[in-house]
Amino acid sequence: MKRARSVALQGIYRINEEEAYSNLVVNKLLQESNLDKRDRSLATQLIYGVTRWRNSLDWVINQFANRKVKKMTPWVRNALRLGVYQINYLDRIPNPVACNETVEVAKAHCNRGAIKFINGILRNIIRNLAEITYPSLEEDPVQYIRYKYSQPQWLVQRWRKYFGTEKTIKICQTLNQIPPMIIRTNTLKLDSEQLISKLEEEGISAKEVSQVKEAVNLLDYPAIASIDSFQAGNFIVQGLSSMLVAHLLKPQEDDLVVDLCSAPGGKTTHLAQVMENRGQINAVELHKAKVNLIKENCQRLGINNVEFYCDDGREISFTQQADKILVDAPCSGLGIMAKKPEIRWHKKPQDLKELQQLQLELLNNAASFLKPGGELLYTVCTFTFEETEAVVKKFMNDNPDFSIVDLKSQAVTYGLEDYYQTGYLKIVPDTSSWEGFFIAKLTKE
Ligand SMILES: C[S@@+](CC[C@H](N)C(=O)[O-])C[C@H]1O[C@@H](n2cnc3c(N)ncnc32)[C@H](O)[C@@H]1O
Repeated sequence: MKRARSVALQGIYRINEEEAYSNLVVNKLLQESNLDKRDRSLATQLIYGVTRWRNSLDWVINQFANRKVKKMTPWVRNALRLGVYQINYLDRIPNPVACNETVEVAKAHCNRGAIKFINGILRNIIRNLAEITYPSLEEDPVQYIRYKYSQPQWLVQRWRKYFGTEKTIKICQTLNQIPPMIIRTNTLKLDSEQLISKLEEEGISAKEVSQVKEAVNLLDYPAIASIDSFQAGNFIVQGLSSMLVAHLLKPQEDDLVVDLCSAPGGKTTHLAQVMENRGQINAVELHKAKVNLIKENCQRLGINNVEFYCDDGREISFTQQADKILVDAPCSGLGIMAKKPEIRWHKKPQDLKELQQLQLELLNNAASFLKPGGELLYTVCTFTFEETEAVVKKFMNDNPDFSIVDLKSQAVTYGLEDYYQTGYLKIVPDTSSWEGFFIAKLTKE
């Protein structure tokens, strides 16, 4: 178990101090560390848990330390976060064990004085657990939500402005839940029922998801890449909201489709499934290494109607006009914070304007090679006004030959009526099954 905490401390340090991505850090550290199943699971839980609850942990530490978390050296503050997370959130770990083991792994990174400091604060917190208080909801709702639900102040302020206090708390609660592991069946090979049987034969329990027919929920599973069915191309990991995209764009079997922001290919491969591996998809991606991820996914899933383009979606042009275009643009990603908890700490309010500019440039370029009568789907896995409605409004102003295709009936089909807004779908993550997402469908007259 000591090695699990040592791996976790390194992961937490990289995410908090070097702005690394949680999923990449976890994958890399687990690959390098050779931990057994129990330790892998503990290290993963510690890394995601500390990342998710960072503000709440810092709030507690600040009540007991004579120096603010911000002023501590990076290894000290992250070791303290690791210790307090186990004490406050993991009932199965006895508090003295949480303290001793954290101090032990911190020794690799901290001097004797710092170790004494960490040990003293953790013991003090354990002795005074009942004394921990949070700001008052009535007197200062922003600070209460910020520290109780571990979100940055700017997000709490903006969510309260748009949604009010009650809904903001619901959003925070949803985004702090551990998300279910949802996979998409490769319907070119089998259906969900057959996939579930195959997984059961491999000792993995899984169940159907009522909202989307190809979605399956893995209940108890090892590392995804080690599952035989994964290697055989029977499924790909994909969230439920992302699965709406191919169904809403609905390409025909002989269509020419352009996916302008394709990597790692989750939606490209779904479009290929809907097209029965026929027609043609031009998959565009800016980064070369990421183009390889799309290729690997297509190969594994047995998809061969995709042409790959390593290019800038703001500039690329095609001689043949497309029937359908998907612009699944880079975005703030706030809707998928449950899966990637570090997003809340890494994204800043000033990023939104820049992202909006990029999203508009991608859409404007897409407009130039869409057939008259063709359809363009704009999607982002976030729910900020700047990246959703504002982008569509600005785009429509600049492109008067485009109109919105109403998604009301699709909203009803998927039980998403509450998230239907004047033509498009804006899924605010206030329930656990759908990630936060925005989808608008536009057509060229
Ligand atoms: C939201 S992700 C796409 C996810 C993908 N559609 C899927 O379902 O797997 C956005 C992608 O756009 C890429 N990207 C960023 N800027 C781009 C640009 N100017 N042109 C093309 N791709 C870009 C990013 O590298 C990233 O892979």
